Amino acid sequence: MMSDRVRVDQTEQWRALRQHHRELGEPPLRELFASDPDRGRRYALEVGDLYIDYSRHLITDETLRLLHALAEARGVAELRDAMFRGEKINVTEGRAVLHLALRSPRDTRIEVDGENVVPAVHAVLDKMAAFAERVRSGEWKGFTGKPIRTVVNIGIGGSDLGPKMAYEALKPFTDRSIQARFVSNVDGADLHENIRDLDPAETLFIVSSKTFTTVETITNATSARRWLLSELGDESAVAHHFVAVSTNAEQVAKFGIDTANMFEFWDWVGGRYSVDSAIGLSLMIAIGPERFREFLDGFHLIDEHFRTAPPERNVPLLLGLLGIWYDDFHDAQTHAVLPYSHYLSRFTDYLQQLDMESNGKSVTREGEPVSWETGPIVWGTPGTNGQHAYYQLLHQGTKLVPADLIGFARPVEELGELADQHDLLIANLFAQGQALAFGKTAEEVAAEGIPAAQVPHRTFPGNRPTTTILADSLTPSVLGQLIALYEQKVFVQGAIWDINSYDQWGVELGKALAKRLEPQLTAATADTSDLDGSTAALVERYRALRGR
Ligand SMILES: O=P(O)(O)OC[C@H]1O[C@H](O)[C@H](O)[C@@H](O)[C@@H]1O
Repeated sequence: MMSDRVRVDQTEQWRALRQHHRELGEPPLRELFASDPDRGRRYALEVGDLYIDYSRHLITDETLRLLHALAEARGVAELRDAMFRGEKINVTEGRAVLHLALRSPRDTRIEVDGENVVPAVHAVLDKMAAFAERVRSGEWKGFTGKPIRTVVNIGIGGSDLGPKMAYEALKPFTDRSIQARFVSNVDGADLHENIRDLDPAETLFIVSSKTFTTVETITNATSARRWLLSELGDESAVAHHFVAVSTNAEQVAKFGIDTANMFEFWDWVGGRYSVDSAIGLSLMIAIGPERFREFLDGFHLIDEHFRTAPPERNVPLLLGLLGIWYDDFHDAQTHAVLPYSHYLSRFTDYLQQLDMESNGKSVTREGEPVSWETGPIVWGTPGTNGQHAYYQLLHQGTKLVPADLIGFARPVEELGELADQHDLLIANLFAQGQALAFGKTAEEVAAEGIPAAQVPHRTFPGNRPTTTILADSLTPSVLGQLIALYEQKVFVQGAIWDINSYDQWGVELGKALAKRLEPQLTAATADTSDLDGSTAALVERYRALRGR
């Protein structure tokens, strides 16, 4: 599948990048811009509604040439094509990776084991649309005959973060008469705070779980059902107030949800890639089927771009390569995503799972330890808030933190007069990119009459790389484009690092240990002699605090 099996850090392309990094160091962005006045326009790309400025990176044409040579040598395009063909590139689980089929037009053909999966995708989308319309119109009634006013999605990880993020992002497109809420944490406080003011007769629970075995989700769903029954008092109420989204019909039935009210997806959709599957049902109810289709079309636009655009204009490829440049050659440990949009307040949380669960790996696809850096720590919160908190470190700290700055030209219409604040928001976005890149020299500081003793403290070294992503407005399609851009970026990086981006075995150990520990917390007599000293002491302290 890959063009060669040589370890990536042993390839001539990797060595050439090392050498290039040694020679280039951290080229001063001030000089790069001075010597190429056109750089700001030359190092910019457009795809769909997105304008991507990558001119403020510590790169030259030669850097890009070498990075693209690495991608070519590692067979990124071949692996991409294998993914699009439905081959089982998730090698450790023997699965295809086909979230891209979820957003394919009706007439596409994508086969898994000789079967075209696109008709099934559209059958589920149609079923979701019919259901969403019934809920939105009030035709779907609760047990006592009232229409639904609140939809509560119960899920965690990929069955929570996507719809929660997208619901926040697309709030202006939602039917404000129906609210969506999201419950994920096994801490009972999450469910409590989300249902305490609700009328069960007007509440619909969507139990979302790919496996339908995730302990948090099943626990919360069981508690939600108990609450509903204690209020409505009749077992037959459940069918009016609970639907499921899952790949596991058997477990759904076992839980007591009629599989007629189940919305299906498939094992070739990873949890963190599932917001555009039936996992998006709460979002579809909120924004309506047409807007949801626009959302999917946004993803599809990027998929097609990724599949067909030449390397030098291929945005996900470029973003993936830039990440590798910092991660592996500049020793950057983290990557900040800083959206200048309050509606994207959950976007970085979402990307944390997408990126860190995909590429937080340290063995290759063949199971050999890597000797290069893989996925970065992804973090960030919306601007301008972060500016008054941690940007200090971005500007003057000792760490290199490459960042994405994301903004939209047009404020949402319903802001009315508040839209006047938008220029100030965007001025901040642009200013931060400027300050991070070009800094402020000691001479410039001194020239302002700053006392000499303060000059070093008030100097900004600059040369902190950023990508700026600008779009007209945050529509469903634009959100889909943004998500797909990061999905495919993550793919590119996984392909180059030679890791499997589509499994997540690293989450299993903690789950298994928690299952074993729970009974030891409750029974004072439970034997703790099998535990390590630290855990045993914590368990004892906990029991004492709980009077057990
Ligand atoms: O959808 P579920 O099967 O309930 O899984 C929910 C989440 O939990 C797992 O532990 C994985 O780490 C995630 O990738 C997944 O999205």
